Amino acid sequence: MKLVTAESTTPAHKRNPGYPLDLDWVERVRMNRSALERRAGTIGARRTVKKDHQLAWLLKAITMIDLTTLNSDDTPGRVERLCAKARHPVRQDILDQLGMSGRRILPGAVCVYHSFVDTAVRALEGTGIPVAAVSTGFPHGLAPVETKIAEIEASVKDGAKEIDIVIERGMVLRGDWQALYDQVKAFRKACGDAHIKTILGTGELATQTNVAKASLVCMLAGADFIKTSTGKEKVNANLVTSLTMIRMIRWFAEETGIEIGYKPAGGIATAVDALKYMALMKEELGTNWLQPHLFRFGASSLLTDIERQLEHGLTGHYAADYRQPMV
Ligand SMILES: O=C[C@H](O)COP(=O)(O)O
Repeated sequence: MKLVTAESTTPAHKRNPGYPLDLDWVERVRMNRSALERRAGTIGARRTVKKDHQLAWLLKAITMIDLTTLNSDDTPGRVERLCAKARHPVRQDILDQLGMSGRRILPGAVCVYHSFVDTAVRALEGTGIPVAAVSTGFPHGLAPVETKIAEIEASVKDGAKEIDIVIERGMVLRGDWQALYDQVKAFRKACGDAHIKTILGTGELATQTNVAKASLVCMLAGADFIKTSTGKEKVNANLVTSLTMIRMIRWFAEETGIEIGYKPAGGIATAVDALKYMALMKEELGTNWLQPHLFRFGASSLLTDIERQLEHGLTGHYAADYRQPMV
């Protein structure tokens, strides 16, 4: 399996230019929750990833993690430790045993609050790992629009290459697609060359049809990625919602030829979970989407479990937790 690292990300990928808001298209969108649940229940039941390939898939998963710390007690020291982990996500002895010693395996990005963007940019200098900033009044998204735009601009100025904005869930619940479109379009403009991920807060959108419509409106407004959750909602990423969102990505690609990225986030903490999401992407969108410019996990603890599973796959036993410290 060809591993994609930060050195080779974002190949000749056509960025979403944004499209006019097509309300007829939005109105046509319908999702059937029970059909989605039935389909989601089949993921992982069949062996999409053969046992022999699992370690390669787990290494690949690492290249698609947005290594995240989003705690109210974050400090520059914690962010620096996270960045040190990002520089060396897998212990050297594990890489050696996997025959991967010469390869650079790095996470997709390091994701932090705005206050820590400059710290992370400095700590990651020379690695090519981008810094992602959560923005626009994360996690609720309820600040005045001018404040949100200023926050995006400040993070871009400090060196963030990716901006994870949150949408106002109320716009979706009211069906005010025009307001949602206008706001996301303004955010995209403020991002400039930085890529924009739009967090829907899916656990608060009431129906799968709402999730699907919100996904479409964000993509029409110019989103580079659609992302499920902030990690702070009661219900975060899951396979049913993922199915809804990636089917909208597929539909959008069929209509426009533009490939939008997908980022499930919140509560994805085990290698088994990661493999299920990767299987879902492969089965619904194809292996092309399993690259860091089209797929990310938003996760704070996933890497720890992946490292444990890599070691277990090699040695048959688990390492003590202290051998894989995070931050
Ligand atoms: O966007 C990332 C999430 O906030 C991470 O959530 P987590 O801490 O449940 O992995």
